[in-house]
Amino acid sequence: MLTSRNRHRFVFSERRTFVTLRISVIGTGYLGATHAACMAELGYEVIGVDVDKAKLESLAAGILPFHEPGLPELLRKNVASGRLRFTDDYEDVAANADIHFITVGTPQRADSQSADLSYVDGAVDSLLEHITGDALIVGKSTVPVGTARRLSEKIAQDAKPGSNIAIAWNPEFLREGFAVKDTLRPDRLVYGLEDGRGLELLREVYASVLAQDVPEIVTDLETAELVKVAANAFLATKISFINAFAEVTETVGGNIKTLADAIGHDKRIGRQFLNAGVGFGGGCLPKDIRALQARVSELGLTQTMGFLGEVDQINLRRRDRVVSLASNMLGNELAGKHICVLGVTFKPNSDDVRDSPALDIAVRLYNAGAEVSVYDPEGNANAAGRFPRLNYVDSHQEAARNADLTLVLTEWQEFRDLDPNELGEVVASKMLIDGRNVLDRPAWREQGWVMTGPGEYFELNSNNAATGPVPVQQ
Ligand SMILES: NC(=O)C1=CN([C@@H]2O[C@H](COP(=O)(O)OP(=O)(O)OC[C@H]3O[C@@H](n4cnc5c(N)ncnc54)[C@H](O)[C@@H]3O)[C@@H](O)[C@H]2O)C=CC1
Ligand SMILES: O=C(O)[C@H]1O[C@H](OP(=O)(O)OP(=O)(O)OC[C@H]2O[C@@H](n3ccc(=O)[nH]c3=O)[C@H](O)[C@@H]2O)[C@H](O)[C@@H](O)[C@@H]1O
Repeated sequence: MLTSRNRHRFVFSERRTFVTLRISVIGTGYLGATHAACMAELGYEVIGVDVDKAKLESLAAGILPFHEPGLPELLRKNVASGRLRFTDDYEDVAANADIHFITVGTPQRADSQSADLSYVDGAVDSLLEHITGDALIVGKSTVPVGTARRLSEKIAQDAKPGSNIAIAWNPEFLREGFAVKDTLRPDRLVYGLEDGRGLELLREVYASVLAQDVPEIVTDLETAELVKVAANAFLATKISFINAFAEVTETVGGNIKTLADAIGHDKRIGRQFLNAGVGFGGGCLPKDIRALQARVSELGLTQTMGFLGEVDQINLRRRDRVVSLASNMLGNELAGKHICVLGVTFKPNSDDVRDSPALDIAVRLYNAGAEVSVYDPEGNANAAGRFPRLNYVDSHQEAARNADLTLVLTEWQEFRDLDPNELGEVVASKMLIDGRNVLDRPAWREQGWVMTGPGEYFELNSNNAATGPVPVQQ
């Protein structure tokens, strides 16, 4: 019988000999750990690869080093079954996997808006050093258009003699907080191919996903790369679009949620991603719209994506607005004031604080002299890792104790369920900014809270009324 070590594999030919697909997933962060566990769940032999030894040790012990609902169970189960293992040894990876998914980071470079592709290049270089037979490299990381074509040239130049390596791009659209569901039942699968090689293998990998009537889009490398950044740019634009209207209603009065509901009923527009708030953050939307502008400018189209600069600016102004509202509510003096910050992650159901509007606002209030107490159900440790000087506490009650002002900046269910009476008993002053528009304002105002949120006209003296915002009389 053939063992996984001694059988020779002809990945692209009809002489294929293997029984089970052997997959590596390179980069075991939010995307890669999810993809690796889900691939193992589909029944394949999977190797998770990283350069971070602490992360590898944790994953190998079945302990997920970040928060993602449903993923710990999948990780434990598949590690225990032996289908999923982890290593930093590329020789092992090249010898024991035929399909290599690249899921390393592509963060914004420190010196520009462009994506840092050094991790992608590093991973491909390491593979090329060791692959001696047939292999398929499948990019999943979000990259500037043209990257896959460049990598293909690198492969042609640097691959070992006798190897036969194809490249494909298979962008990922999962959302943090829904990563497992989005992987096992995505809205669509997109594969960009160079010359058709790899299509059969990708179809085999995703056979049980495709069986659920998931649309499959087979295209070229450039289109696949662009689909991903176009999707994120569209989502970011939708959020900034509603936040631009929030700026208008904050000035003239009006109700931003009603406006969003009303336009959202139009099926061509849709209600999703029209929630005004403190804006978008995270490891993807902000850096992806910047990298897209940078790449398109590099291609000579210096004006084409200019609107994304506006999208970015509108988004960043949401944070300014909360900081100035907070100052305004506290008598234009933040120094020495006690501010309770509820929520520090960029969105609920995640512990990710990358480019988090909530953390940014908390830090800016601290830098202006306020004492800031922070509570997040999952994000405290990551936030403290980036900015240790805030006062991180273990419950919303503790964060709110003696607070002069309370801010809800991430819409965790725990904060949606806050009781205005209970919170009113611990704070020093019943003042609140609902940065995500999730609290029932009339009910809170009835309990004596002075509060406001995105899209609301707010004047400190008039807003004490339980009737809500007072429109400006023109
Ligand atoms: N986080 C998300 O929800 C999604 C992320 N993406 C894209 O996926 C990519 C990865 O994102 P995240 O998982 O969030 O990043 P991450 O920063 O959580 O994980 C990246 C991992 O790659 C590892 N790594 C770096 N160089 C390596 C190398 N040479 N060999 C092996 N491992 C290496 C790092 O140590 C790290 O563990 C990015 O391009 C991102 O835009 C796409 C869709 C969803
Ligand atoms: O490329 C990626 O990494 C991923 O980026 C986003 O997913 P994610 O960053 O997990 O989070 P989203 O749910 O898109 O939220 C992004 C940000 O927008 C904010 N948002 C979202 C919706 C909305 O109506 N208003 C709003 O302010 C959220 O609070 C959050 O800060 C995309 O939704 C995924 O499809 C994509 O795969």
